[in-house]
Amino acid sequence: MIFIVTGVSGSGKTTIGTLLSEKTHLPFFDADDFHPGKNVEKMSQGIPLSDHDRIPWLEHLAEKIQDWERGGGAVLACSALKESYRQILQSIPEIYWIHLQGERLILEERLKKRKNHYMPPGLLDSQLETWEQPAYGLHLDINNSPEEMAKIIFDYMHTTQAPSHIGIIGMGVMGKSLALNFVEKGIPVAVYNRHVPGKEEHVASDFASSNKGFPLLKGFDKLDDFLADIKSPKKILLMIPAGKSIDQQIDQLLPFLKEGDILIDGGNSFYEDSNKRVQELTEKGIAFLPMGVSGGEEGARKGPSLMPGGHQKAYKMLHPYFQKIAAKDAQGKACVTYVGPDGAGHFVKMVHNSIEYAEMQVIAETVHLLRFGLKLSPQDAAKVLKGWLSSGLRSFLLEITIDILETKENDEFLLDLILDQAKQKGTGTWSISTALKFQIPYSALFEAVTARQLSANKSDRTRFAKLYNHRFGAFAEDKVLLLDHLKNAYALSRIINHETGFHLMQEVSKALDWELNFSEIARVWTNGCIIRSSLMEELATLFKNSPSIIEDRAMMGKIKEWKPDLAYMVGLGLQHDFPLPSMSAGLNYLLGRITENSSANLIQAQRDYFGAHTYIRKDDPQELPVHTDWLSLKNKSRTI
Ligand SMILES: NC(=O)C1=CN([C@@H]2O[C@H](COP(=O)(O)OP(=O)(O)OC[C@H]3O[C@@H](n4cnc5c(N)ncnc54)[C@H](OP(=O)(O)O)[C@@H]3O)[C@@H](O)[C@H]2O)C=CC1
Ligand SMILES: O=C(CO)[C@H](O)[C@H](O)COP(=O)(O)O
Repeated sequence: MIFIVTGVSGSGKTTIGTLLSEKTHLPFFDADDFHPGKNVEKMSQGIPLSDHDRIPWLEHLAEKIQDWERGGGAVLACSALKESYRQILQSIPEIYWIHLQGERLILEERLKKRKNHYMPPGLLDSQLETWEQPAYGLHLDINNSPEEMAKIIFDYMHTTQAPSHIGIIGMGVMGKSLALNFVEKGIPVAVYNRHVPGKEEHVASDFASSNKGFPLLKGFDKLDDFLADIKSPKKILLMIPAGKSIDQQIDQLLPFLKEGDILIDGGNSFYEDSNKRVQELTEKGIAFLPMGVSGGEEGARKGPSLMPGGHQKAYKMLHPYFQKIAAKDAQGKACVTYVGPDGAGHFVKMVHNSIEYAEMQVIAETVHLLRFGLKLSPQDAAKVLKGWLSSGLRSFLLEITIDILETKENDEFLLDLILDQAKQKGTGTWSISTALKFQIPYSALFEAVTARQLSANKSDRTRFAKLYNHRFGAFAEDKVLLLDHLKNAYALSRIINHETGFHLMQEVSKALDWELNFSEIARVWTNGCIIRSSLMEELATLFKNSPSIIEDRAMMGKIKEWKPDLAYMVGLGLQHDFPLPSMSAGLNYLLGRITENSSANLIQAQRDYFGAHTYIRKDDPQELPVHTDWLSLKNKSRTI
């Protein structure tokens, strides 16, 4: 969206332009700042500029306008006195022309008060003579106050039906926050929510009316009005639950869409569903972008991590918008990258969530050990975690855990008032089924999902706890030493969780030919998302040089150093009746990955014994499957 505020010197272009820029959150530019030196010199000497002077400057501005439009828009203050000048500036189809007009006397008074400006008041007459009254745009009397003029401009925009650049369907937690994020970055957005009589009525229009401070936001209660407001090619972001609702919503939209329109599914859809949708919609000429979005409500509002995949050409069109709303990494680069074809964006988000599950579970196990093994109060446990935060273990999930441990309600810790039944929406389970499908070990992350399932049956747990007289045992060991072991155990569990998730992505990427870029994936996860951490920052660099976490030299050093701590804490915790599903599974996974001579030879022998499933001999260079008649060989062995 481009606004050009025109008018002669002293009409208040900068004041109105700056105010518009503040209200729309679009950047402000003053055309005078783009004059070449020779023009500035002429004007300072009181010599009026000729068309010969102005045309290259206007042509340069016209190119800039195209760049700004691609980047989401801008407000430009430019005298644009003649129609021919304005025609040069009209380098894109839609421009909001705001023409400021006032009496000569007022203009002269204003110019006299100006300091540090190279335009002497004597040039006013020449400007007024040159001014050609445009027959379009909004003409504003400069006698109005700037605030009044801004209001008139926004009313005008709504009545002239300025098209929105993006449409968002689903005004739940994420849809609302993303909509405000877009408009705050100067991108006009139309929002829509389904109508459920008596239950969900006027959700989108109420949301827009309750956010009057964002003039680029428009709410619609009818799907056709909403769609009519979005400029072509239409870019529509779905922020609704995964599954059937996505297919139903797409079916409702299809009759209104044209070839080249773009649909983005920003929810947590299963990537195999997204694979199919990309194919089906491509056949219909609609570009489909399955996009992982992470960061929760706050991330969506202030800067999420975005993982789009699917139609790459459509992604390129959306990149300037995504770049504006995404979180920024430590180098200031937006946390968004084109992940890969088909449902790759949703696949990567699914793995993100399974790492999220495991990270949450490991923290929960750690806090349990701190509180009931080491007998620390929630505040003291929080103090320990704060120390870890500042000594190399920074992570968003650890930060919020500290806040949770410090939160009281009427003298009671809120945490202790929360029922211990963890819910889940599906991404964890889908990760497990994917790992099983591709035969990739996923134990620590699998256990995080199982732990939530175990937690669900509170009544059984309560009964069985009584039957078994279960209680946590307190640790008798030295607290300082235990805290050291526990910190290292936690640090290693984190590494294992990430190794597991990235390993799955590496194997699936190979199998599906997706060519995922792991350094980029880690980079877009360094900010905005739930699993952002100092470790993720290390991984963004690590994957530039190492094929995997487990083979990286620096990581190997840490893994070797902290392995005894994890083994010690898991052993101690289990002996004292603490369930530690993710920590212990993580350790087992690690040991399984680094064991050369595993016990799997016995499994093969058993399979062959009872089912003639065959096995491969170590001493056969050709590795051919063989079967043994175990009983007859055993009987023969006896006689030897
Ligand atoms: N919350 C989070 O932290 C994150 C969520 N996500 C994902 O984003 C998506 C949206 O999540 P969130 O905003 O939290 O969910 P909410 O439950 O807050 O909102 C869901 C929205 O979808 C609408 N909706 C529900 N069913 C349908 C349907 N059948 N057809 C059309 N619209 C429907 C709801 O409308 P109504 O008000 O009428 O019910 C509501 O506007 C989900 O896929 C979620 O997994 C992704 C990242 C983080
Ligand atoms: O996608 C998210 C964050 O990135 C969701 O907030 C998170 O996955 C919640 O999932 P669940 O309800 O299964 O715990």
